[in-house]
Amino acid sequence: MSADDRTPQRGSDDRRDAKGRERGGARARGEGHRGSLAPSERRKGTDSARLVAFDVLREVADSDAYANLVLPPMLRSRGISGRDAAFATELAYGTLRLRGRYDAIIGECVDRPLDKIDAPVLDVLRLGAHQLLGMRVPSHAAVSETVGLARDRVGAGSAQFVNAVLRKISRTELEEWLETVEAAQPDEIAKMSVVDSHPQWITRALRDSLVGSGRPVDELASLLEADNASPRVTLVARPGLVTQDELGEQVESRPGRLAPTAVVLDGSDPGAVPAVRSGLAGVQDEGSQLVTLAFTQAPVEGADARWLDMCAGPGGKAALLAAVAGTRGARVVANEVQPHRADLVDRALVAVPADSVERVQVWDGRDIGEQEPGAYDRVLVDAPCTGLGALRRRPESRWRRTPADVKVLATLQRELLTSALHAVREGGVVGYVTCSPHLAETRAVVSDVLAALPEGFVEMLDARALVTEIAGTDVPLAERLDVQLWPHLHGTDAMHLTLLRRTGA
Ligand SMILES: C[S@@+](CC[C@H](N)C(=O)[O-])C[C@H]1O[C@@H](n2cnc3c(N)ncnc32)[C@H](O)[C@@H]1O
Repeated sequence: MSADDRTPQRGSDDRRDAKGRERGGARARGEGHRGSLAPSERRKGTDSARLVAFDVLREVADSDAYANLVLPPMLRSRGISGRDAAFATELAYGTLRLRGRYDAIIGECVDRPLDKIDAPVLDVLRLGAHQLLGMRVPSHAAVSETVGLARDRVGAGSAQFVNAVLRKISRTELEEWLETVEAAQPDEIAKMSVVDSHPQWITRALRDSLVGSGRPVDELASLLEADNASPRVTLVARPGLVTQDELGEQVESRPGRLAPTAVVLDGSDPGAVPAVRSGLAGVQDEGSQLVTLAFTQAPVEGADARWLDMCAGPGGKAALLAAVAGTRGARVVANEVQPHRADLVDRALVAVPADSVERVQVWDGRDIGEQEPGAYDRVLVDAPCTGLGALRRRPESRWRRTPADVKVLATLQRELLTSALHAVREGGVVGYVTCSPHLAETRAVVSDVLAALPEGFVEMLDARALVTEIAGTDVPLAERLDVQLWPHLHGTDAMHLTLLRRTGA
């Protein structure tokens, strides 16, 4: 029997036994407790990694928490590290991402609607389903450990129910389950949504965006799959502060494929990289780096000294902008409407040259066009958006977002872009960026804003040519002036970039 046959594919290590259980850890910490079970049924405490994953799911459900914000401190405070931390992370994030798929499968195994199952019990079932169908934890370990988790966290009565459902799930392979739940759906979008675990409205929106940006519709399945894979952590080597090569030497990594500033980690902890700790580098998606660099290279007419980052929090792009500005004698005003996010911008700017930052300010970006008309040579609008282009990074967000969000955000986006086009001077450039490919947040915003402005006020620049030039390679992009990146195609978040030059007074 190979190691892979015996142990979970991911998250296993020499402290996990043949059942995929942690050896001794939970017991040593006194977690878990015995109930009034027969000695043969008594367990010795639930695996701490599974407890963490369950607690993260509950925080996400009960407190609207973000999994990527609650998990790391929970791991730290419980002293879980290394492969146990990796196991807990994959279990929590994978379960959250694939919730739609697992709910459909669980639905086939129970005799009541899922909303009649207590929410914590349903979360236990989802965790069990992910171990069985998504992590290759051996069935007996996945079932017995998850039943133990149920006993610890939701009570012995529910544990029996969990046991029965998980045993049912474990008798069938994933492929067969997917055929079953797919067959129960009425149309193609519903089928793809259940198999690749997206809400139907998002699947539909992604299909429309793909087709709208010149990609074939049959790429949709690959895009949905890419949303379900954990992305590698990418660092940005901030120009003038550290080079891509210098950063690469500090950590097991490879250079990014598209942005000359990007370094892709092999799995190491970014917090342990010296340049990240000192602020010379940061964690940033490669697509974010690419669109920010393209914005800084867009040709302005005349002076190029004063740049505005209108929506700067938490400061990833502001730090990259300020680093580039430092190499060109320009200065950045970093604006953010939320004071606590402006504090994060301050922190992100810790290592950039002091004279490349004019100030960090807390203003509503919608007012800047009127308050400071024509005051900037470049304005970046990295607009608040649904984040549908970064679903792989935010495991729970697809279940939280609603179509109503799109409407509200698109109105705000139009107002921010309009303000930016008034804040930039004639001959200056505005970059409109979203980490959503939704057409209502990208092209529709730009066309509505342009339609409301006097003719000749703005011209669209060739963002595609700039992105291709910066990447130094043929980037697959639609033959359009704006740019839409895709996780399945470029390995980046689905960032959108439109570049506009103000041509009218
Ligand atoms: C997509 S995030 C920006 C990310 C940031 N540029 C970075 O790279 O780290 C959008 C930001 O816009 C801010 N925001 C929302 N409404 C705003 C407004 N009316 N004026 C200025 N900022 C706003 C949000 O608080 C959020 O921090």
